[in-house]
Formats: sequence, structure tokens, C-alpha cells
Amino acid sequence: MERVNRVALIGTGFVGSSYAFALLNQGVADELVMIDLNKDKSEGDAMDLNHGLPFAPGSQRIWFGDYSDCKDADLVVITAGANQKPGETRLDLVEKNSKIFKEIVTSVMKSGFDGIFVVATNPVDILTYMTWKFSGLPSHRVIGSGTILDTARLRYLLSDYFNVDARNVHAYIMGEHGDSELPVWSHANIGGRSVFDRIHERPSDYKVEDLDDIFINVRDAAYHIIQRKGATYYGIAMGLVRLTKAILHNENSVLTVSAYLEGEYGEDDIYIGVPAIVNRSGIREVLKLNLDRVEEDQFRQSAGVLRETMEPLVQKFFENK
Ligand SMILES: NC(=O)C1=CN([C@@H]2O[C@H](COP(=O)(O)OP(=O)(O)OC[C@H]3O[C@@H](n4cnc5c(N)ncnc54)[C@H](O)[C@@H]3O)[C@@H](O)[C@H]2O)C=CC1
Ligand SMILES: CC(=O)C(=O)O
Repeated sequence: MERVNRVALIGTGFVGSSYAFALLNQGVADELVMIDLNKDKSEGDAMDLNHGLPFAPGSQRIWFGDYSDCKDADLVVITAGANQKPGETRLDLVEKNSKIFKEIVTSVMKSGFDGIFVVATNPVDILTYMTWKFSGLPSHRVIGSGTILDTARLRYLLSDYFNVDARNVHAYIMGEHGDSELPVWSHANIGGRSVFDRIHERPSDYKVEDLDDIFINVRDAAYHIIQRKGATYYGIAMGLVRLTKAILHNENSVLTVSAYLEGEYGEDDIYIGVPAIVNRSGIREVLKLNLDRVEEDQFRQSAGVLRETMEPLVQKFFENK
């Protein structure tokens, strides 16, 4: 008999329920258990999604459950916790969401869970680090969604600008999933042709300065959406499904996830957005790009911002016991 893949989703708010919907529609997992403090909302979502099963691919099972269901999960995806209010940064959420994570990750581990964690709650790089520390799992089995969404936003905006299918635009955002992130222009290309070459061959259509505006729109996209509708969820939900598929289907896909660094890019003991090869074992390998000097500096600064924010919490939770 073929092995059943189970995903346990913790947090079924805007992001979690959108992820559940996208996962069901793409038929990526065999089982999805939904867990949330808000029992009514989560149970209602499970009922509602079950009614879509006749229209979904394959045979899938969805239910509202509890932490004991995490024991047999291959993947625990955490989207629980506070989101940003207009004007708040992701880093502003760090204290309250770290407390929530201590409770959640401890409960998951008590179930006997021995799979892979995927974290999306903000500030995602720091909460991925916290998940790794609270869980005691090997670092390659704890993955943050990192800059997966920012990279998708960049590819979309470049595709719009150059009028080329987003799937043929290859460009990464690295660093913090947040205000200090950076675009890796030195490796950005449209179907293999560097964005700079593309701009230079069509000077009447394209300008290098436009790349700055494109990046600023990527970096500030969450603020623009939150201002309009209070939260962002569809983009990240689809990104999380992409990541889930790369893991459960052992794809060895390159995705800009939040990965634990041990000297790569000159940093260690930190989770931060980098391109990495992802498969059934989690993060197989961090991909080392040759960044230019400006990008190297920006990456170092971004890591510095994360360290500075994280330091008091690491002391509080792990050093002052
Ligand atoms: N990584 C990324 O690219 C993105 C991350 N996010 C982040 O995702 C997180 C969730 O955002 P939304 O879904 O919009 O928030 P939401 O408020 O709609 O949902 C949060 C859910 O967490 C649940 N929850 C809170 N404490 C819990 C606990 N101790 N145990 C179980 N469930 C608990 C709540 O009941 C609620 O259903 C936020 O931190 C947000 O910033 C949002 C978009 C993109
Ligand atoms: C909220 C958030 O992290 C985003 O949309 O990028």
C-alpha cells in the first residue's frame, strides 16, 4: 500500500485557511488536519472544505483535530499568531508570536512528531529559528517560508515590466522577509538573458532606474495590501503549497526559503532567506550564489537586523532559564 502523506496545519486564519484551500485544489497531500484555538472557525473551515472534495483531485481527507494528530504528520505547517496591523512592521510581532510559538511547538513535539516544520508566521526568519530551538529537531527539518513570496512578487513585477511569462523570469529576493531584504540583480534574468542586457538592448523601452521602483514595490507590497484589505494571504498560501509539494514529492526544487546558515554567505547560527534545494528530507543544501559587493553588504546588514531583534528573545527563552 502506498504511504499516506499527512499535513498538520496550525493556525487557520486568513493565511492558514487559504493554504488549506489551495492545498486541497492541487491535491498535494492525502490528509490535512486543521488545528486552531478558534475551534468554531477551524471546524467550520474543515466542514466547508470537505464539501469541496467531490470537485478536488485524488482522494483526500480533511478534519479539525488536535495536537495528538501531529504524531503521524509528515509536515507541520504553522501559520498561527498575530498578523500586522496597518503601520506595524513584521518585526513588531516578534514578542507576542514567540510566546505563542513556545506553546505550539512544545505541544507538537509532545505528540511524538518526527517530521518537518514549515513556518510562515511573522517575523518568519526569527520564528523559524525559535521553532528549531524549541523543537530540538535537526536544522534541515525546520524551514521558514523566507522570501518565497517576495521572490514571487519580484518575478511577477518583472514579468509585467518586460511582458514575459513570470515562469520565464528568474530572479531572487534574499535576506529578511521584511524591510531589510535585497534583490539579487546580479543573477536576475529573463529566459537566461540578464535583465541589464535586456534593458540595454531596448533603451527606448526600459531603464535601469525602473528596477529600483520594482524592488521598492516588492519590499513594500505587504504594506500596500494590508492598507487596502487588512491582511495578505493568497500569495503566501500558494507559495506554501509550492513548498509543501517540493517536500512531500521529493522534488529537489530551488526555493528561497528561510534556511539555517552554518558559514554560507559569511553567516552562521541564523535563519534567513536564501536559495536552497528542498526535498523530502527538508533543506538538502543551501545554494551559494556569487553575490556582488553591494549585495553582500546588503545581505550582511539584513542578517544584522535579524540578529539584533532576535538577541533579547534568545536570551529570554534559551539562556536565562
Ligand atoms: N511569511 C509570509 O510571507 C507571510 C506571513 N504572514 C503571517 O502569517 C501569520 C498569520 O496571519 P493571518 O492568517 O492573516 O492571521 P489571522 O489572525 O487571520 O490568523 C491567525 C490564526 O492563529 C490562531 N492562533 C493564535 N494563537 C494560536 C495558538 N496558540 N494556537 C493555535 N492557533 C492560534 C488564531 O486563532 C487565528 O485563527 C501572521 O504572523 C502574518 O504576519 C502573512 C502573510 C505572508
Ligand atoms: C504579510 C507578509 O509578510 C507579506 O505579505 O509579505
